[in-house]
Amino acid sequence: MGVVLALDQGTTSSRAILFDHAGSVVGVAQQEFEQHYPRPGWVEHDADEIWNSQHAVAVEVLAKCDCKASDVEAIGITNQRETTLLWDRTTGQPIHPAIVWQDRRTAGYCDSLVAAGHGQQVRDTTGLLIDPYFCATKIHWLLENVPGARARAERGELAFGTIDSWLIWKLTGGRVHVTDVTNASRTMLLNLRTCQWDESLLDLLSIPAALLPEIVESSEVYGETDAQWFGETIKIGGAAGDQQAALFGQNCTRHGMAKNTYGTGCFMLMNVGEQPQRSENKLLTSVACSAAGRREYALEGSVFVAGAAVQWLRDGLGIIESSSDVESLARSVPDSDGVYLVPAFAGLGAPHWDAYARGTLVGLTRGTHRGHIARATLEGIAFQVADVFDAMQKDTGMNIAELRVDGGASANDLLMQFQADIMKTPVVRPKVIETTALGAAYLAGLAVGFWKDIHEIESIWEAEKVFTPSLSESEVEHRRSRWAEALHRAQAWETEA
Ligand SMILES: Nc1ncnc2c1ncn2[C@@H]1O[C@H](COP(=O)(O)OP(=O)(O)O)[C@@H](O)[C@H]1O
Ligand SMILES: O=P(O)(O)OC[C@H](O)CO
Repeated sequence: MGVVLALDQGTTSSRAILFDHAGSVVGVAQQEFEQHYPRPGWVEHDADEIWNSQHAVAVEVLAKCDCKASDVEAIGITNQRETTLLWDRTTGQPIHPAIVWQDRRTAGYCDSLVAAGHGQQVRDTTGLLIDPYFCATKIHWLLENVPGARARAERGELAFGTIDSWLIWKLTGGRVHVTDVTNASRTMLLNLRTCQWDESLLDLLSIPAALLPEIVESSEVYGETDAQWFGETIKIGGAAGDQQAALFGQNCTRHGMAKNTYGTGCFMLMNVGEQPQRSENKLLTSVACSAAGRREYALEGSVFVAGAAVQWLRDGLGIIESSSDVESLARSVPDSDGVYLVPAFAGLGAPHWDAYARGTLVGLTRGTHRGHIARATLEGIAFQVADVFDAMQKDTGMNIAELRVDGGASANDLLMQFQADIMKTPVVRPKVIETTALGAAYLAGLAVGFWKDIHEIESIWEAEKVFTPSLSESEVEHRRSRWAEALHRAQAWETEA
């Protein structure tokens, strides 16, 4: 049996999924791992725990499906992006826990870079905003704060990697140190046009080039796994950041096609073709996956809190038992009765970028009950996504014909219908919503000829359900203007981020 093994290394869990030639899921194994919060605003992962859990689920899924290593045509890797690790090239030991993308410890350093006037240079070169979100200032922090790290880095003894690099390094027994170009485009060190490390940014941040991995394409064979991991060797044929992998897995391979992933947060990406379109509306520009031998770019809007707001209803308020209960509770009322929830629990991401905003619940009356709050929570997710969607249409001057959706909360029909209503655009949910892993599988499978070309995989994608807009124009306008008002109340609430 020929299969492709996708390793999906996410922020809270490691998953391994086997796909067959029809793009169907053959088996899944998943392990959660620990989140470390050593100080307010800091988030760390144990890199060895990431590797051990990822290796364990890969072994588990193969055993579950009765597959041998020789049945696996290739491994494709997809990962939480921006999470930053330095390790010793000789011993393979990390010199510090991985600093996770959500970590805000470099906010002060970022402010000083902005104050010194480097914002435009960073924007023009990398397509990103100066923010602790990206790797560059995290590397700088590690070099400044781990004793001896800078000298060791300058002597070429240390390696930097995002989680794709770390997994490839481990899988190949320390023989291959690479990163794929989509992950590289989230470091704030990549020149978007040349797709090479940018020397002027390395100088600006005092980062020695000797640390950096070689940049490779998302779909090519990087090496083989060490035989100790699966009994026999397996080719590693692809890697991509999870949001770019999802864009690819949704077959958004043509200019103007967009997807939104509803997980803990929301990430909307649009394929903008072969030019790195610059945003005038505070979106980010990154490299998209391409298996067609040309460079392609994506515009991205990241919303920090989406499904996490539903978890707050469950864990913080205790008004639902599991996340999926939110839909029936929200359906217990005909509308939110004027209640709006702005889930700015961690500030606001795109397109507002307000670190000082906080969660806000407005429009409460004596008649408000938990059904209205549940409904307002789902609507708050959809309104945030609609703001990003508008920014994307403004930036590109294009009408996005439909929004393809995936991720845990895309299972919620009420949310998807409201999303379509409020954006006045169809929302399309595919049959396979494991699109992140599927994208990684496609990239690896294409590299080894398991799938012939991009046209072959295009024929695999199938819609499961289309949500068609049905709210009247005037109602949409009314609701969006009330949302804008609620948003305004949530903004600039705190004085310290
Ligand atoms: N039926 C549902 N309605 C709304 N939210 C949901 C539903 N099912 C899951 N979620 C939310 O989706 C998120 C999990 O989705 P997932 O794609 O696994 O996220 P991640 O990859 O970020 O961990 C959780 O935040 C959860 O609250
Ligand atoms: O691991 P996820 O699915 O939460 O995605 C994290 C993103 O890649 C962060 O940019």
